[in-house]
Amino acid sequence: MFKIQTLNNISRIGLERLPAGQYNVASDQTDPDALLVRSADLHKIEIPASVRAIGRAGAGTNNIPVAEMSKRGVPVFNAPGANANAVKELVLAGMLLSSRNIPDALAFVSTLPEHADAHHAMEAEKKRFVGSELSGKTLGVVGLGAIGVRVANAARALGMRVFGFDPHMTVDGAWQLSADVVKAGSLNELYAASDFISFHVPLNDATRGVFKAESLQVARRGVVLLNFARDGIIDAGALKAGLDDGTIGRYVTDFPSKEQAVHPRVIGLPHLGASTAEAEENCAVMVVDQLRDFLENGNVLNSVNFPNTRMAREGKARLCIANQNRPGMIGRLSQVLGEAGLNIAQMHNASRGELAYTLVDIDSPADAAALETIAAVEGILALRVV
Ligand SMILES: NC(=O)c1ccc[n+]([C@@H]2O[C@H](COP(=O)([O-])OP(=O)(O)OC[C@H]3O[C@@H](n4cnc5c(N)ncnc54)[C@H](O)[C@@H]3O)[C@@H](O)[C@H]2O)c1
Ligand SMILES: O=C(O)[C@H](O)COP(=O)(O)O
Repeated sequence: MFKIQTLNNISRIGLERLPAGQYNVASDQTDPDALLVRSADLHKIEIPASVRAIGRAGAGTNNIPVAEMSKRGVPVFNAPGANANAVKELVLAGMLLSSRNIPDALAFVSTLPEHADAHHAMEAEKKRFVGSELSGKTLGVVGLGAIGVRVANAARALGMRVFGFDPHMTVDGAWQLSADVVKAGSLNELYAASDFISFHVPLNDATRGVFKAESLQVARRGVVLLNFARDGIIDAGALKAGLDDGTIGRYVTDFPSKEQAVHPRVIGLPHLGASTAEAEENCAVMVVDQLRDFLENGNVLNSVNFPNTRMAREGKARLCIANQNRPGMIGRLSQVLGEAGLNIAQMHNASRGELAYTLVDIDSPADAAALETIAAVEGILALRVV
């Protein structure tokens, strides 16, 4: 029986893919085999030594100590693209909320009961909320991954000019991107050209503060910034200065700080990007299936720290070995298996950065002594038999 600990609400439809006789799923577990999370901050808790895998029902993994898990030989899975459409739709809403002054107009409408003639008040006051159209405006998209590509294409369909910047864009992403999207040579080129700038990058050391004080010097006056990526992508000091002096016309964010939440130029949402029934289900289904295949077969798909590794089952048992990626490991493993009298039916090895992962199907079950010897090989980070 595998024990799965959930640290956030995970869509029931995803959890139903874990058969009750084989999986015990609960928010409270002792020695869980795997953790299933959304935005729970795992940096703040001690991850039990029993944990063999972590599943993130979503895209961002900055809430998970991925480097530490790699050292423990624990894969972290996410659900790439599974909530991208939901975020795209909210970004479009964010552009419309700001361009048509919708939050201010809604606030005014909520005061109508105070007016003797509500109809007259409405017609008299509507000039305060005159907006502008998206068609013909320029959107800059920073990060052209699952979300950024969809946002860029949707903006093109609305008649916007679109600039994109992503030095690490994948070939698949490029195939999906509208040919009309202009490749920006630099962030500053994108900032200088854009009426709206939307950020769709993961939060890491390279992207923290990607919009900063110097960016204000090149940005168009009144630019609308949209942050549905993470708090920290936009430098807080630069943001405040830009909002206060009007360089930034509006800041539409899924991650408002207390101070930003009450700023008149900020439109804040409570991290709703992926909060649709469809996205929650897509993410849960994808990550649960990946977690199951790892726990039951050792296969790896869509891990952020392990290489994709898949092998059809053969033999009597399978060894799943995470090890340091250095010369001589496979030779040493084969030697130890041979000395333990274990014949290799088939084997698959793949590496990613400093980590390597090996699946070995063996013709006879390995006893405890053999497993202990294998696990003791220098450079082995984790060993499981499935
Ligand atoms: N608001 C929400 O609810 C919500 C939902 C999903 C994702 N997100 C956030 O959005 C981020 C992006 O999600 P995604 O699904 O598009 O991920 P993704 O991995 O498909 O795309 C990220 C893109 O950013 C690019 N990138 C990385 N570093 C860059 C840099 N320095 N400059 C420019 N581009 C860079 C990558 O090449 C990649 O194409 C996630 O990491 C997460 O933090 C938020
Ligand atoms: O990175 C993500 O997928 C989003 O930020 C969604 O987070 P959530 O699953 O907590 O809504």
